[in-house]
Amino acid sequence: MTIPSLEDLNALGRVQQPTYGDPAAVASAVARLRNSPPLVFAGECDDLTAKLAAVTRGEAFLLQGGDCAETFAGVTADNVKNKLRVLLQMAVVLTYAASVPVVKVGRLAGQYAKPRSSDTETRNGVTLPAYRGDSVNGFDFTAEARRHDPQRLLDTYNNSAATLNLVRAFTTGGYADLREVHSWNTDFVQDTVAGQKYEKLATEIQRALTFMEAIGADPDEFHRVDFYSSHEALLLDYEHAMTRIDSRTNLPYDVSAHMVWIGERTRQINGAHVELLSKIQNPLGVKLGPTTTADDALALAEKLNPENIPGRLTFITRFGAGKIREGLQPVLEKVAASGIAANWICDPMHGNTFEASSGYKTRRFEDVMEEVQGFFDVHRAVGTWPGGLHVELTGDDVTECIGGGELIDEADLANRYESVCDPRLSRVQSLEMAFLVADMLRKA
Ligand SMILES: O=C[C@H](O)[C@H](O)COP(=O)(O)O
Ligand SMILES: C=C(OP(=O)(O)O)C(=O)O
Repeated sequence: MTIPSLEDLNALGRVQQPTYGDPAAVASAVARLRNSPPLVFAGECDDLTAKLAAVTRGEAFLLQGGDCAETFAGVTADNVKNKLRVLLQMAVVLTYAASVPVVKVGRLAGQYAKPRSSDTETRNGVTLPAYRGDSVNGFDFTAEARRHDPQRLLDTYNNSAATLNLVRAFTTGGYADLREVHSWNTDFVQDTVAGQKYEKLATEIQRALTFMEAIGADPDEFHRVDFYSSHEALLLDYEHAMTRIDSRTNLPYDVSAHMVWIGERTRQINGAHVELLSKIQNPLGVKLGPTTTADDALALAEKLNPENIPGRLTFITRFGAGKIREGLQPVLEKVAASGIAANWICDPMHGNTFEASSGYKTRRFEDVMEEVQGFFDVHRAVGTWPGGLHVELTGDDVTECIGGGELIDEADLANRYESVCDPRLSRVQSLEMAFLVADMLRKA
C-alpha cells in the first residue's frame, strides 16, 4: 500500500485547510514531524480495530467523547483527569446497567483542528480569520493570534504527547481501577439525581467486586482499562507527516492517534481526506450528516474498507433530532442489505446546534436525547445494532448546553461557557445521558 505524496493530496483540493504565509516554515515543521516518534503504536490501533469488530457483531458499544476543541492551555493534569473521569463514569454506567462491554475512545490528545462554516469572523465591524483550533491559530480576537502559524503543528504534536502520556498513566497506574468507582464520584454534586443514581450503582459494583475477589477472581483484572485516543484527521500536513510504515506489517498507519475520523465537511469521495485515510490501517470514522444518501455511504465504505474488515469503519451519524428518523432509515436499510460491515454510532451534537438570543452557540439536552432515541428506534426498525455514541462533553460543570436535570437555561449560559468552539455537555448532563442510554441499550 503506497501513501500518496502531500503534493498529490493537495492537488485533490485543500478543503478546510490553513493558508500559511511562509511555505518554508511549513516545510520545516512537516519535516520535523516526520522525524518525531509515533504517538501511538500500530499494534494498539489493531487492538482497537479488533475491539470495534465486537461492536460490528453487536457484542459491544463504543463510547467516544471529549472536547469539541482541545486547547493547548487546557493540557493540565486536572483537565485531562476530569475528562477521563466522566468518560469512565459513563462507561461504568453503560457497562453495568446495560451489561454490554464498552469500548472507550477519547476525543482527546489531538483534537485541536476545527472545520469552520466561514473563513472569517466579524466583531464590531472588524473582520479577522476564523478560529480554526489551536493547531492552526489562536482564539484571541487579534490579527496576530488569528494568523495561521505552522509552528502550531509542532505544538499539536507536543501537547498530544503530553495528554496521551497522562492518559496512559491514569488508565494503567491505578486511577481507573474499577475498585475506585466510588472515589470518581466523591467531589460530585451528590444532590443531583444523576450523582445519587451513580452512587447507588457504584455501591452495587463494589459489592459485586468484593464477591468476585472472595471467590478467587484476580483483583489485577480490575486495575487498568483500555482507553484509546481519536481526533478528526483534518490537517493534511499534520496527518500526512504522522503517517508511517509499520515495521511489523509494512503497512501505513497514522500514528497521531489510535482512531481518526473524517468530518462532514471533508468527506468528498474524491477528496484528499478520503484518499489519505483510505491508505492507512487505523480504525476510521466518517461523519454522515443530513444530506447523506445511501449511495454516498456505500461509496465511502467501498473506498475506505474495500476488504469489508469488521471494526475498520465506523459511520458517525449526525442528522439532527428532527431528521434522524427519516434520514437514517433509508441509508441504514440499503447499507445493511448490501452486507457492509460498518459500525453505526450516533453523534447527537452536531445536528442540534443553534444560537441563543445572547449569541452563545448552544444545544438543548432534550434535542440531543431525542436524536439518540431516534437513532435507537431506527436501528430497532431495521434490525441493526446501535453501536455507540459520539459526544462533545467535558468533565467540568460548564453551562454550555441548556436543559437536563439541572435545568440550565439560556440566561445561565454566560455563567460558565468555556468552549472555544461548540457547546459541550457538562459532567452532570453527561452522566444523565449515560443513564438514559443505558435504558435504551437494555431494551435494544
Ligand atoms: O465542531 C464542529 C465545527 O467545527 C463547528 O460546528 C463549526 O462551527 P461554525 O459553524 O461556527 O463554524
Ligand atoms: C466538526 C465536527 O463534526 P462534523 O464534521 O460532524 O460537523 C466535530 O465532530 O468536531
